[in-house]
Amino acid sequence: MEHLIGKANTLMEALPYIRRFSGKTFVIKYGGHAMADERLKASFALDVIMLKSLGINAVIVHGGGPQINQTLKRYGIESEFVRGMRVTDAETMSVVEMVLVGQVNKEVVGYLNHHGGRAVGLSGKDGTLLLSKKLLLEAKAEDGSRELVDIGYVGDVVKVNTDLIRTLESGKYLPVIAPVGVGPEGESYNINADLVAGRVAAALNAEKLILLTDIEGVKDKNGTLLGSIAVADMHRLIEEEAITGGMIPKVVCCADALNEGVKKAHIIDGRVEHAVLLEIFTDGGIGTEIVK
Ligand SMILES: Nc1ncnc2c1ncn2[C@@H]1O[C@H](COP(=O)(O)OP(=O)(O)O)[C@@H](O)[C@H]1O
Ligand SMILES: CC(=O)N[C@@H](CCC(=O)OP(=O)(O)O)C(=O)O
Repeated sequence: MEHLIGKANTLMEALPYIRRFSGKTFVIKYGGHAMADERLKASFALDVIMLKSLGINAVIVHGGGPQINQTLKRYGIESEFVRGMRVTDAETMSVVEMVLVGQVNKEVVGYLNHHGGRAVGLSGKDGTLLLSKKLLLEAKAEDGSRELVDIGYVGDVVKVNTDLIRTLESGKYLPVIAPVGVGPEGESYNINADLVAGRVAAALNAEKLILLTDIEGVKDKNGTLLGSIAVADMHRLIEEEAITGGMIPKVVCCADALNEGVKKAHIIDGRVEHAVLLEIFTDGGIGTEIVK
């Protein structure tokens, strides 16, 4: 914690934030890269438990892209991405569900509880938490026109069962959500975890959406970190291909969440110890804020 104490406000200075945020909901997307080592896992767990103890309703949505890659590789299954989304056939879908729900979700719940939390792991199928539908991805065709691309069992969230989340919260439990959705026929969908976090934040009318990733924040073409980006500039940065790959769903879901009433959206570096507390309890925060 020395690292944090050096940079953060004293407890007295943090009091206004604590008063402002107590009782509010923060949705935190915990990316697969931010789970890189034991030190980071412990620091994340302590941050989240601290938020809960201050009366903040933290809801965790985790990723697990690198963990899925590892398992697919072991099985000799190739995988490709379009605009940051994994093309998911039936075989890939079963590996995705096994890794996200069976492995990563239980691991995250395990270390949150080991550090004193009351985490409960859920996939989008539990209590139909994430009712979903197939996502058709808008992408640029070779001739420059826009086309809708079918990338298999990749979904978008249609409805979030907020009652289930509120019920857990009222019992002081901490929901930890794996980004696997369920369709009307009971079929599974692989959903980008940033997208799930944005939809969950909007459904809960959250105060903050925080995406933890593996880079300092959003950068421009020269590699300069942008402290904030307006939604209009974000579209330009995507057009100019300054924002590419996995950063596209992040910025887009932040913008969508803001449009749907979430108060603030941040993309921060999950490789930094206590990144969550640094964002919330320091005046300037860290990383990139997406603003309307
Ligand atoms: N403009 C940009 N600023 C920062 N990172 C970017 C940008 N455009 C693309 N990226 C890439 O997006 C990556 C983060 O997306 P991704 O790997 O999907 O993260 P996560 O696993 O945390 O969801 C960064 O590591 C970086 O390589
Ligand atoms: C459709 C899609 O791309 N789903 C993601 C789900 C996991 C995820 O989003 O994990 P990170 O946040 O760690 O990248 C995937 O298959 O990798």
